[in-house]
Amino acid sequence: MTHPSTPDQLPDVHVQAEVLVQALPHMQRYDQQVVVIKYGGHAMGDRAAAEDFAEDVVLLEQSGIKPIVVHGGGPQIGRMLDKLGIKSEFKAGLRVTDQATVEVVEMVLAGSINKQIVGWIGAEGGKAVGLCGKDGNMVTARKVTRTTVDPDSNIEKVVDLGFVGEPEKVNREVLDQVLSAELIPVLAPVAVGQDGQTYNVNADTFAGAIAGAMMAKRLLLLTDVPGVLDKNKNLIPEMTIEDCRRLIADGTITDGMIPKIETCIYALERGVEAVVILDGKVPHAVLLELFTDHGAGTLIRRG
Ligand SMILES: Nc1ncnc2c1ncn2[C@@H]1O[C@H](COP(=O)(O)OP(=O)(O)O)[C@@H](O)[C@H]1O
Ligand SMILES: CC(=O)N[C@@H](CCC(=O)OP(=O)(O)O)C(=O)O
Repeated sequence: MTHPSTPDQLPDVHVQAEVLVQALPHMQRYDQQVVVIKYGGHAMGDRAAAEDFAEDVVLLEQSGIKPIVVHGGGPQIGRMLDKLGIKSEFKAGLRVTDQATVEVVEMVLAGSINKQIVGWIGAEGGKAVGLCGKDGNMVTARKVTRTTVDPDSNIEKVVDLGFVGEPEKVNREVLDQVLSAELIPVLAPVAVGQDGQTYNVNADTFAGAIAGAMMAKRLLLLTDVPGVLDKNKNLIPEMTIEDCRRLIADGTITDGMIPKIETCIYALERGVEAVVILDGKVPHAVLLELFTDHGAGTLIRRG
């Protein structure tokens, strides 16, 4: 399969009989395979877009695929912190998270957004179970440590991000049980430390850890850009791990795309067959990616 599409080349897909006929050979390729879909906060559009997304997830499950949804909610957390008058800042792409912030993060991610997505899937006829990494000790985390080097003195300084965690261990038993009961797991990127502390985990990183532990066939990262763009802002349809490292080093890939690409490398090195970064605002982005010859976004493979 080639992966050459730009969004304007993509067909207008509605879930209709002829689309399903076209999709059949692709469905067989993914039969009984785990596909992890990261639904980013920026990709979550209006109610109609959410319905399209939920419809796609239900169709995957009904066609024999085992979808796992990991959602973000960065913009939604930001809005709630603003409402509550809590100041928030990002360092190295991660939200500095004190005790008050971690409580809001958990409330927004594991509370509102998680249950909203479960509700959307339910409304499309699917059966979803909303969990976070704390449930059943599914994802344990350790505190993230980051350092910066002072350019004048060349002295390394530790950046304290508070309760920001990185996945330490994924207990896949919990997910296996949910999947074998033919339920769709919807996961919020909140994890638990050895001491019971709640940790805020970047949703891309969380999705990569889940995809790696589940040896997923595909990890789809749904965001608000068509995929990885080159210096001229053209979509790069396919990349290898080596290309990823080169484009970070030469400054083509920056900001929020860096944790995404690091997630891709992590997941590919743990056995995930391919990762796709794509625009979640395109109607039926997930179906277009998995069930058509055109593909969408940037497909990343080991080499
Ligand atoms: N080479 C690149 N190609 C595409 N996007 C890039 C690139 N470099 C940096 N970005 C930025 O990364 C952003 C996506 O990351 P982020 O905002 O964290 O997404 P999300 O909220 O979906 O996780 C894009 O909106 C874009 O501003
Ligand atoms: C540590 C850290 O930064 N956590 C993120 C978790 C949510 C997230 O990653 O959501 P998106 O995918 O929508 O960006 C945050 O607090 O915003």
